[in-house]
Amino acid sequence: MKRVLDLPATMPAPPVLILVWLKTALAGTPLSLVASTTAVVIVAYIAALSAFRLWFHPLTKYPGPPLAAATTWYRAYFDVFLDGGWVHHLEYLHSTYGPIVRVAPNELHFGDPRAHSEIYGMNQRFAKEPVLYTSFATDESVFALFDFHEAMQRRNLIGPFFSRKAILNLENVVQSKIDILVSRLLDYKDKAANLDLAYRCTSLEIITSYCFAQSSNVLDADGFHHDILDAMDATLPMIWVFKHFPWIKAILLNVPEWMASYLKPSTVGILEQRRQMGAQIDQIMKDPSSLESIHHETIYHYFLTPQPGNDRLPPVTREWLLDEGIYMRFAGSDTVGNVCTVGTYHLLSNPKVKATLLRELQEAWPDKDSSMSYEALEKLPYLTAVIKESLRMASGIVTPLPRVVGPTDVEILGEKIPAGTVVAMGHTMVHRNPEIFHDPDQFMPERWLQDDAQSLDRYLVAFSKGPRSCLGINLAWCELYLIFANMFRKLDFDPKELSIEDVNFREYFVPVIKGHHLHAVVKSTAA
Ligand code: HEM
Repeated sequence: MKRVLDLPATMPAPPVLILVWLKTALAGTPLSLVASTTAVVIVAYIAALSAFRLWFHPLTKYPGPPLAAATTWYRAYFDVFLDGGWVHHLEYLHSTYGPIVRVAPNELHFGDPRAHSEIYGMNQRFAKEPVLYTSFATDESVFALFDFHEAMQRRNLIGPFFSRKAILNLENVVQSKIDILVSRLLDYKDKAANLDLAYRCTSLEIITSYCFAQSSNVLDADGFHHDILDAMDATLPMIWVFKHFPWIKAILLNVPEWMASYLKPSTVGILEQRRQMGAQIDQIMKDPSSLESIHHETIYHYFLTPQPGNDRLPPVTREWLLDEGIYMRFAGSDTVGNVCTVGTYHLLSNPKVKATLLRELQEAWPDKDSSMSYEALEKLPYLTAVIKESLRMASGIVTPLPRVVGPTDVEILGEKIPAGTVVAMGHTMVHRNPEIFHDPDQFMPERWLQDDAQSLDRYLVAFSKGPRSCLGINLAWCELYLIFANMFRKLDFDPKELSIEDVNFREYFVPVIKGHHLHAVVKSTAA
């Protein structure tokens, strides 16, 4: 993996300088002199590095805040200290500095939607940027593999498990969890249900069942408050801590579990998830024939069954399966849950849109007690438009996905970008661009039904694009169709009060809605 271009080869890192200094100075020199001289060396090093980054770095010609060009602490301030505030700041940066902004010493962020396909398109083979992708503590998962070719091998291995054919085979798994959601929500006739948590519980339960043929029992939790969701909420902000302070990650992941839970109590839930998943993996690795007794296929069937063309893959390890499992749970739960919350909020805020959706559903599905297949729902144009508009407003993953340009220089927006540069473009910059999506703040499914609507599809980037785009996209679409259709065909919602706060998010790779959640009193639809 080519290292990110940053330090000039002639500039050794500060620990090396300090060691050299100590070696020569320690012999008989007073400690105070060693300390003060060391401090001077460090300050001089930082000053020299900043000067290099500001005036001599290959990205010097690109505009941006000088502090961002000098140090990654600029970004850290928004990630860690403003608690997931980077994406909100990007809009300001692009309005101030234009379509290409230098957002870190070695990173450019793009604000013009045309750049998206140039960075993430089918023909690009850029590696994922290691600093971010090692911050999830799932280093062995397909998601965290930086190397393009290694990731492609892994995707080939589990791709068939998420193919459209496989999803259609297991559609009943998805539907059965949505049936539970609908019946649980009908308990909320007199009090308001937390729909944000309800959706997250549903998508978590679906992914747990689909991938591992197990239940997380989250849909049974009182008020949809479950320890696993609390653990996920507590873990997500750690991405930024791990990214900017990797030594904290090294400590927490390498000390015994009891100490990690003492140092950071919020890790308890995640450690518990790893334990549960580990027990299933141990059982399967000890006795692979136990897979035969599982009532439907799981990811383990695909990992443990040799596939043609994948004989060069390293042997399957416990750590690999564990990282993959933990990541799948994150990837498959909050992403879908959040799109459902955002879509529901906007439907409830726009009675005309909701009425149009209900009319279409009633016509296509006159007897709501009968079953309705995913394939039939896909043919409904207004429902499809509602889902696309929900994906646009929610944006899927909101943190810009960083890639390392290489192996040669490339052109993006007509500019020659040197190999080794980190480049990214956040989905919100595409989805909120007024030249593509007029009145971007308005929830308008109709925009997806106009004559030129097909040209909009390429700007719907919630699942990203190209070879490293979402591996679970078929499952996600299936869930979204079944959830929106069942919820709005079978249930009526009285939200009492709606506030934009219900969908305001902080950004921890995925959007997380903090504070007040979307609530509604729920009853059955009349017919
Ligand atoms: C609305 C729902 C979803 C959205 C918006 C979404 C979005 C995305 C995006 C934008 C990426 C690219 C991440 C990156 O480049 O770092 C991604 C990757 C991925 N997603 Fe999803 N996702 C969704 C649901 C799911 C589901 C249900 C699964 C099933 C397990 C899943 C599994 C994955 C995996 C394994 C990757 C990594 C692919 C790779 O790195 O090559 N996603 N997703």
